[in-house]
Amino acid sequence: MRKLAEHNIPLREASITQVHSVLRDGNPLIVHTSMFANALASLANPKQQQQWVPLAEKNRIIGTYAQTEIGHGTFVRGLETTAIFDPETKEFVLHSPTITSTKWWPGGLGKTANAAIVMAQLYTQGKCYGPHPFFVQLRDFDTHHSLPGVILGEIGPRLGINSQDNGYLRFDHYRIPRTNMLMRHSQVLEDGSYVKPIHNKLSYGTMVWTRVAIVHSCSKKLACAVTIATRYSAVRHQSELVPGKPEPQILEYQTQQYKLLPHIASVFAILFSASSVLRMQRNVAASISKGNVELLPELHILSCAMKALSSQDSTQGIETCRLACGGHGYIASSGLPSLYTSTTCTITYEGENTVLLLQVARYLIKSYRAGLEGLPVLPSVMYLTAPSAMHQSPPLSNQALIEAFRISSANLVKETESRLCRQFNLEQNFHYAWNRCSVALVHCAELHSRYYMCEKFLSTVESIRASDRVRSVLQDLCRLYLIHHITLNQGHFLRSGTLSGVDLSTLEEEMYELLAKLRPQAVPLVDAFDFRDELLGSTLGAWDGRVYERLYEEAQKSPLNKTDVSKAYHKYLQPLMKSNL
Ligand SMILES: CCCCCCCCCCCCCCCCCC(=O)SCCNC(=O)CCNC(=O)[C@H](O)C(C)(C)COP(=O)(O)OP(=O)(O)OC[C@H]1O[C@@H](n2cnc3c(N)ncnc32)[C@H](O)[C@@H]1OP(=O)(O)O
Ligand SMILES: Cc1cc2nc3c(=O)[nH]c(=O)nc-3n(C[C@H](O)[C@H](O)[C@H](O)COP(=O)(O)OP(=O)(O)OC[C@H]3O[C@@H](n4cnc5c(N)ncnc54)[C@H](O)[C@@H]3O)c2cc1C
Repeated sequence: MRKLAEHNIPLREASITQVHSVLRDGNPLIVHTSMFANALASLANPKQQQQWVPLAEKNRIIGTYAQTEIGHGTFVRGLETTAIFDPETKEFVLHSPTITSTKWWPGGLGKTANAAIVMAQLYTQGKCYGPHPFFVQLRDFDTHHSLPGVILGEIGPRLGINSQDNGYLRFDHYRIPRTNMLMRHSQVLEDGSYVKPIHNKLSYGTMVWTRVAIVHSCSKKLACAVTIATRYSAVRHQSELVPGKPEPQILEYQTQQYKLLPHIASVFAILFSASSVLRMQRNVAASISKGNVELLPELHILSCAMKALSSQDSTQGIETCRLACGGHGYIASSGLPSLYTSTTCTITYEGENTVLLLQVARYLIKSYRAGLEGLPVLPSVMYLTAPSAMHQSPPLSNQALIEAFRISSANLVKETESRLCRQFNLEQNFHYAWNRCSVALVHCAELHSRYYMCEKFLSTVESIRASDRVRSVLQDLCRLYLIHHITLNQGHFLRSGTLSGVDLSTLEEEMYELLAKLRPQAVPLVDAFDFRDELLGSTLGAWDGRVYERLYEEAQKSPLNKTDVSKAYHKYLQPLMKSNL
C-alpha cells in the first residue's frame, strides 16, 4: 500500500497482481483494492464518490463486496437480505431474515474490512425492485469494533487463500441513511419513489469489471507456473533417452514438451483476449457515461466467456505444470501448490463457470434466431448465420483453421438450437427444454469462446511489427495453440465436415514438429515474462537454476528440523515403542 501511495496510483487502478505478489496464499485487501474500489467508481454518484473515495484511498475505509449469501451465490435475484426504505426517518433498514440470508464468503469481511458494498433486495413504497448496492459501515472507524446491529465473523479454513479472511455477515434491523444507496444508476428519492436505471443490469457492473480483471490475473498465474516448470525441466536430468548416453534434460522428452509448450502458448492466448475485452470494457464504460448501453450485453457475454475459459485453462495448465515437475512439484516451496489453490477458485468465484457459459449459450441461441429472422445482431455473433462455406484460404493455413473453428461453432449452435426446438415440442415448456439441452449448450459456449480466443491470438500475433524474429516465434506458438485445440476438439470438426480424418492426422504430425521446433525457445519465452525470483517464490523456478541447493536450503527451514529429536518422540513414539503393542 505504501508503494501504491509513493507512485501516486489511485486505488482502483492499482495493479492487483503486484498486491497479489505480497501474500501468495491470499490477500485480505484484494477485494478492497479491486471490487470495492470499482463499485465506488462505477456505481456511486459523484457526490458519494467525493465522500468515500478519498477515505478509501487513504485506507481509512477498508471495504469489501458482500453479495453472496449461504443460500445463494449464483442466483443473484434470489438474495434474501432486505433493504427496506423507511420514509419517516429517510433511512434504509438492512435485515437478514433467515439463516440462508447470511452473507458468506466476501474477501476481507471477517476481520479486515470496516465497510462493505452490500447487495440487498430494495423495497420502497411496498414494492421490491430487486438487488441493489448499498455502502454500509460495519465497524467503528477508530476502534474497529463491529457496530450494533452488525454480526460479523470469519468462515474458517479453505482449500487455499488462507491468509485472506473470508467472512460472514448478518444484519439485525440495521439502519443506514438513504444516501448510502449507491445512486449513480438508480435512486430512491426522499419521498420513497424509485428512479430506475437506463439498463436494469447496471447494478451488476462490478461483477463484469472483476470478470475482466480475472482474465488478466489468470494469464499471470499461468505464466508463473510455466516459468517454474520450464526452467525446472531445463535443469532436471532424468532417465536415458538413448541407452547408454548421459541423462538428458527432461525438456528433451517430447511428452514433456507437449505438457509445457501448449500452456506457454495459452498464456499469450489469454493475455491477448484479456486486452481485447479490456478495450471493449473501456469503450462501454465511456458510452454508459453518455447514456448509451447498446454494447453492454456484448461486454457481459464476452467477459463471461473469457472468464470461464481463462480460469479453466489456467487451472488445468498449472496442475499440468505441477505434475510435470514430478515429486518436487508437490512440495510447497516449488510455488506450484499455492498457484493452483489460488487459481482454481477463479472457476467458482465471480460467477461459477457452467453458469457463465450458460449465459453465453443463451446469447448464442438468441442471436442465431435473430439472425435467421433478419434482425440485427452484434458483431461477435454475426458469423452464426453468415454463409457457412469455407473461403478461399489455402488448405490448413491459419486462416483456414480459424474458419474451421467458426463454421464448427456455427454448426454446433445450429444443431443445438434444433434440438432445443424438438425438446420444446415435446415438453411444451422452454425452461425444461433448455435444461434438457444444457450440456450441449455449454459445449456451444465453449467452442464459441475458444474460437474467439484463437482468433484474437492470431490477429494479435499477425499485427506485431516491432520484430520479425519475435513475430516468427509467436507465430509458431500460435500455430501450436490452434492445432492443439483442434486435436482436443476433433469431434466438432469432423461433425461439421470442416476437417477430414486425413487433415487431422496431417495437423497432428505438424504439432509434433512444432514441439521440436519450439523446444529451444521454451526457456527464452518464459524468461521473457520477466518475473523476479521474489515474485515467483519457487525453489524450482528461480532464474539461476540452483534447484537442488534451494530445495535443500528450504528444507532446513522446516520447524521439525529445529531439534534432532522432536517432542513427538518423547510424547508419543517412545511410549509406543515401549508399550509392546
Ligand atoms: C495487468 C493488470 C492485471 C490486473 C489483475 C487484476 C486481478 C484482479 C483479480 C480480482 C480478484 C478479486 C477477487 C474476487 C473474489 C470473488 C468475488 C465474488 O465472487 S463476488 C460475487 C460474484 N457473484 C456472481 O458472479 C454471481 C453470478 N450470477 C450472476 O451474475 C447472475 O445471477 C446471472 C448473470 C447468472 C443471471 O442474472 P439474472 O439477473 O438472473 O439474469 P437472467 O439470467 O435472467 O438474464 C436476463 C438478461 O440479463 C442479461 N444480463 C445478465 N447479467 C448482465 C450483466 N452483468 N450485464 C448486462 N446484461 C446482463 C442476460 O444476458 C439476459 O439478457 P437477455 O437474454 O434477456 O437479453
Ligand atoms: C474463494 C472465494 C472467494 C469469494 N469471494 C467472494 C466475495 O468477495 N464476495 C462475494 O459476494 N462472494 C464471494 N464468493 C462467492 C462466489 O461468488 C460464489 O461461490 C459463486 O458465485 C458460486 O455460487 P455458489 O457458491 O452459490 O454455487 P452454486 O450456484 O450453488 O453452484 C453449485 C453447482 O450448481 C450449479 N448451478 C447453479 N445454478 C445453475 C444453473 N442455473 N444452471 C446449471 N447449473 C447451475 C453450478 O454449476 C455448480 O455446479 C467467493 C467464493 C470463493 C470460493
